[in-house]
Amino acid sequence: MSITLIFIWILIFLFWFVYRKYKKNFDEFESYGLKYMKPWEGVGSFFKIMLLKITMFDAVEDFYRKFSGQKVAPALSILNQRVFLIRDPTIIKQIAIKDFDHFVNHDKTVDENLDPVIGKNLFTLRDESWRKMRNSLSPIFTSSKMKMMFGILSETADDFVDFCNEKLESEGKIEIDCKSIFVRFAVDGISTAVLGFKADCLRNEKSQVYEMVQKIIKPPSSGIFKILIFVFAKWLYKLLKLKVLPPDVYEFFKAAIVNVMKEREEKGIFRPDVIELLMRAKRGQLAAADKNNEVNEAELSNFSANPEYEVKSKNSIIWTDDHFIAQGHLFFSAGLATSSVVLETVAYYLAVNKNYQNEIIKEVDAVENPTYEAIHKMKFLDMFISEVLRLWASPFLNRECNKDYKMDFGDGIVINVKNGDFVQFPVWSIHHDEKYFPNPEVFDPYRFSDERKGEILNYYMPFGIGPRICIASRFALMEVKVLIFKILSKFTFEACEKTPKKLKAKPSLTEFQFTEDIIVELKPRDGK
Ligand code: HEM
Repeated sequence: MSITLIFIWILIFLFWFVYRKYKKNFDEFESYGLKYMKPWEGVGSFFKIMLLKITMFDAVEDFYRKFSGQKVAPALSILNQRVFLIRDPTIIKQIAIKDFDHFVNHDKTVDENLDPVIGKNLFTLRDESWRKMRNSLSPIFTSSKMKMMFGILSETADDFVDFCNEKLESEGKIEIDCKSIFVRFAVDGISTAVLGFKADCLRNEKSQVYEMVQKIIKPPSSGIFKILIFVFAKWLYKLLKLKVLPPDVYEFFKAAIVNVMKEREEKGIFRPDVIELLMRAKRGQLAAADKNNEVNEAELSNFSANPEYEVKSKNSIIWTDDHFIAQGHLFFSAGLATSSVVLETVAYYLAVNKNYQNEIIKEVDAVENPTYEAIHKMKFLDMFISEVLRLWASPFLNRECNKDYKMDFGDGIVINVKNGDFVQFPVWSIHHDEKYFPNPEVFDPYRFSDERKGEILNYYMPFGIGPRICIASRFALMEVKVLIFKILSKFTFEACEKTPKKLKAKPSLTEFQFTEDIIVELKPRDGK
């Protein structure tokens, strides 16, 4: 037999062996009587995303619409990974909340063995390690701690208003590129609240914090390449000893958190920020309740803020420097782009909806003393932000099954979800589905009015769902509300020639972007 023939036989055998593995899954999906997505269909979308032809929103929406008759749409990736797109909000709730013990983890991104820092952050941590960390960090984000941090965020918002006044004086008008200016505000906000120092990025784009942040939110193409190697060839990632976090970013967070903690401990310095709370967490002295700062949440309008889930863990965490660096880095990577995009879109919808803006201004003017409570009692502001979060939520959320699970539709179909399978929740598509939100493309904050909001909580998940929900939703909402309050106390948002007529997401491999920059004008209010 010639070498060529042997080679052909080996190839045929390999092909048959691999095909059998795929076929087993096809047969199983068919046995449920469900249509499913074949691996090559997924490859098509993957390449379109990589070639910047479509956005992740488009890809998930196509998948969602294609299987409109089904509660669950199974799919098989090119690597034979089983994925279940859960189209039905009731099943999503069942999986993410009631049966959470089977779906504790986000998908396999970076684990602790591959990258000791990124692998230790709350988002990537898994199983018991995640429980311990979530348990430790949750008290940082309760409303009493938010109230403690309100003062420093409020000062950052005042500084933003001063900056606008300076711009008005020097340039005669305030035309803002919302993306750039709100990213800088969010960096200032997070660095004051988390790291305890003023980064002053509004005025100084060369600030060290801003430079670090650019590396975090806009990873260079080498970073994207590393992530691809990680996803498709972990062995190569290990062999090349790659690290997701660049060394200078690591050193920056080490100096800003670990060294600062040591200094504060030695000198007995107190500042009402996250570093202080992390120090208390390390000492095991971080109580969820805080007698001096109690807040009656029931009196506040905070529709999107997460409910608190009790996450139990057997042991408490033994903190290392890398644990602190990982969380510090995560607060920036998870918190900046998200809250700045919300601010950007809030500014846009205010500028193009003057009637709604006037309603919020009436609420602003009725507040005599802008405390944490007063700002969180502004009902219409809360409804307005909730609607922005509905329209621009993330395309989907992921969970990985960590314990075999029987997904029961209640109509005779029971799907076997196996350890290692993924489930996906198509948040954006549900938020834009006529079935759950009538006239979904219409910007209508009144969906969230007391009379109408009844059912919405069942379909609405801008901050995720279940115990793995965004830990910092209260922080993010406070940041957005306090800035909008301060701006509207002095200025109005006005659409100008450069303001886009419609918002559309732009295909991108890194940060979220709109096809057109959102430019609006801030005009001083009469007599303010
Ligand atoms: C409006 C702004 C924000 C939005 C829309 C948002 C949204 C989300 C979503 C959708 C998730 C995944 C939840 C899930 O899987 O169910 C998440 C997780 C997370 N977010 Fe946010 N987020 C925002 C701001 C922030 C900020 C400011 C921080 C930190 C300061 C933060 C820290 C985190 C962390 C640590 C997780 C991981 C939680 C875990 O796995 O236990 N987020 N966020």
